[in-house]
Amino acid sequence: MLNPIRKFIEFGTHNSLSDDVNRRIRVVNMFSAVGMGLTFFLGLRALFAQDTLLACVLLSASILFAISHKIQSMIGAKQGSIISAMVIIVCLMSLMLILVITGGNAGTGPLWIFTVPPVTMFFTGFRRGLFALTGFITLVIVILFTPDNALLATEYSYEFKTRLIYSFITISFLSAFYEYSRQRSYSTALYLSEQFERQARYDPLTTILNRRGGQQQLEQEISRMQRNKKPFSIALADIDRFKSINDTFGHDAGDEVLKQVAEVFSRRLRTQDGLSRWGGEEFLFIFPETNEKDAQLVTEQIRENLSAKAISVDGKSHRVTSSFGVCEVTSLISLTTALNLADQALYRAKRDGRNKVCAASELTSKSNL
Ligand SMILES: Nc1nc2c(ncn2[C@@H]2O[C@H](COP(=O)(O)OP(=O)(O)OP(=O)(O)O)[C@@H](O)[C@H]2O)c(=O)[nH]1
Repeated sequence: MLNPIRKFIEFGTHNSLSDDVNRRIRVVNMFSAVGMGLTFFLGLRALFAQDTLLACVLLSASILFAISHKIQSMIGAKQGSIISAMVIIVCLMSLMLILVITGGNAGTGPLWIFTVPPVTMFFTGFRRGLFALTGFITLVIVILFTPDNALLATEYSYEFKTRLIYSFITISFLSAFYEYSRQRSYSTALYLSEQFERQARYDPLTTILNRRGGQQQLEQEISRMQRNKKPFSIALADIDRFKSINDTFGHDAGDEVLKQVAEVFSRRLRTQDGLSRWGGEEFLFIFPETNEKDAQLVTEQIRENLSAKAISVDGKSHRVTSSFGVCEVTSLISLTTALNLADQALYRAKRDGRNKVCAASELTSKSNL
């Protein structure tokens, strides 16, 4: 029993859509279901009571509510949910105006207009909602207060009309205030979650990606490689004798060196390349759609750039170098193996005297010497 209801409410929602769009789709679905059911029931009642005009209006509204649900599947969820919401609002407002004009059942029709402010605010947002509600209440005032009740098919007392308007304006303000607060809280929550997400992926010192960010980038690169069947390369870099910089000039100077090294490393990269701080003074490069030979060439240039640059900290100039281990990642080896090979190549570059680039393919050839 619950499953069809859930299916109806979830109809059109999708993981790829934002939470806000999915929520609007659910509310459109829920509202069209409630609107459809209620107007259908009231329409049948009016039909049995032989109030043909009211029955026609209510049953037509019921059909329009049903259509608003279908629009989402016909046009596509995102655009469709907006159009469905518009259909619901126009339908709701028209129905309410007719109920105000005719009086509905025993003159109680106008009481339904209180459903208009929350629905309009939710579907159209704060600004458009205020605009739409102002238009609606203006029409209601014109209908109720046209001299000699010229636009009314029923009679209301003056007190009833004025109280109806006052209470409608009160409910409209409350709904507008609620919608405004909701939108503010939503944007604050969104901003904070983006900030947290950023903090979780970026290294505050160097401002490049941290290990977590680098790992995510690697996973994306693996999926791209599986799609387009082109290998990519990675390079691990480790600053040479970094401990002595810390020991001689202090930890803050070491931090400044790390920042400037990250800057030098980023400068040579193409937009599609990746750079992350893999560990303390260790960096990971990702070169998409690049074989080991080309990655080695780029890494060689990066190595030269760093060794040629004087890194200045507190007025003192430091010559900083780094060693690199490069490895090509293909679908034939796992990422762990590739990282391991890059690490071994880096170790070899260190052993060979530092300030060097060593490729994983050289490991076996060299060890055979
Ligand atoms: N200032 C600073 N130092 C760090 C940071 N992270 C790691 N380190 C230091 O980096 C140094 C790394 O030293 P080692 O791994 O011994 O290697 P090394 O001195 O660079 O020598 P080789 O790698 O063999 O060339 C350690 O002293 C760490 O304390 C950091 O965020 N800031």
